[in-house]
Amino acid sequence: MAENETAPYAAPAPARYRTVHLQRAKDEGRRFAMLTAYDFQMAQVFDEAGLEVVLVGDSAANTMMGLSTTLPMTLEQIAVYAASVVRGTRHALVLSDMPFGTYEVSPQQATENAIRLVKETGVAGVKIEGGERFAEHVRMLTDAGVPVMGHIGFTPQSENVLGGYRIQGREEGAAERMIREATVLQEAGAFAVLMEMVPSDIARQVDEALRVPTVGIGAGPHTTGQVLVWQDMLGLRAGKMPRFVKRYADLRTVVSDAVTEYRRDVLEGTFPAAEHGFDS
Ligand SMILES: Nc1nc(=O)c2c([nH]1)NC[C@@H]1CN(c3ccc(C(=O)N[C@@H](CCC(=O)O)C(=O)O)cc3)CN21
Ligand SMILES: CC(C)C(=O)C(=O)O
Ligand SMILES: [Mg+2]
Repeated sequence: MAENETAPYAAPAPARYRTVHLQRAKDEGRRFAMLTAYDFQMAQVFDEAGLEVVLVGDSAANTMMGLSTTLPMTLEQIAVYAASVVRGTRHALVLSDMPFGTYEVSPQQATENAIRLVKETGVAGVKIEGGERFAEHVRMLTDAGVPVMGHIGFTPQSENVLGGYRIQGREEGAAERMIREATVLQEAGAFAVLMEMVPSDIARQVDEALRVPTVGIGAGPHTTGQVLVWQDMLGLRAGKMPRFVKRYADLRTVVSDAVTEYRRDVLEGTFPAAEHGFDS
């Protein structure tokens, strides 16, 4: 598609996406796309591709640090990733996850740490895992000037309570509970609510019940926005992928083949060639 030519479902890109643009998308029946990013250059690529929202996810614990859960990630660690991503973007809205242990204890703890993230990294808002039990946190954060995205359904920071990585909302009355959790977040000031591994029909009901936009991952096609972890959707991650992932590229093979070729050239002496060197 030619530059400046926009798809019929897209709105003209603003100088910099803000939460109001996501609200406008929902109000006008448009969708938006979000990916995680953790570093300067990937963020730059996503931004230049027109991605509306970049999330500095605590999934960095898995994808960048090789940890098996997100629980060990600290505020200082996510701040390094977040500052890098902000430096790589000009148009996207950049949000950061609040890591496990940086917000749960009190609205004050949440607000102090979120303000640190905003001041030290330049992110435009934060995401916290949990529903109505964090309503007061969301209220204080929003009042302090930090936009909050809620996150319900499967919340990986609570995996030890939830009993593993699994779909949420299969129990009796789950739809009503999910709608209540999301509505309480909205009324507390959340600008959006993310749903992870929620049955599609429940996610649709939640999106319809809310005024604010929803974002899905493993939540079906009826949310306002969609998010994936970039290493999953670009095929960099090894091993079995969650059901909700669609692979748009095979970067693992692309990189592996290039490194194999580079190594062979070096070992055979065909790289570096004359043109890669300098004359005296
Ligand atoms: N690389 C990566 N991708 C993610 O999507 C992701 C992270 N890391 N880290 C943080 C959370 C954890 N998430 C995950 C991780 C694994 C499953 C998973 O294994 N799902 C299986 C089982 C589902 C079930 O049994 O109900 C699936 O097939 O979807 C789901 C969500 C999503 N987030
Ligand atoms: C999977 C998304 C929603 C997330 O929270 C993360 O990447 O940490
Ligand atoms: Mg996360």
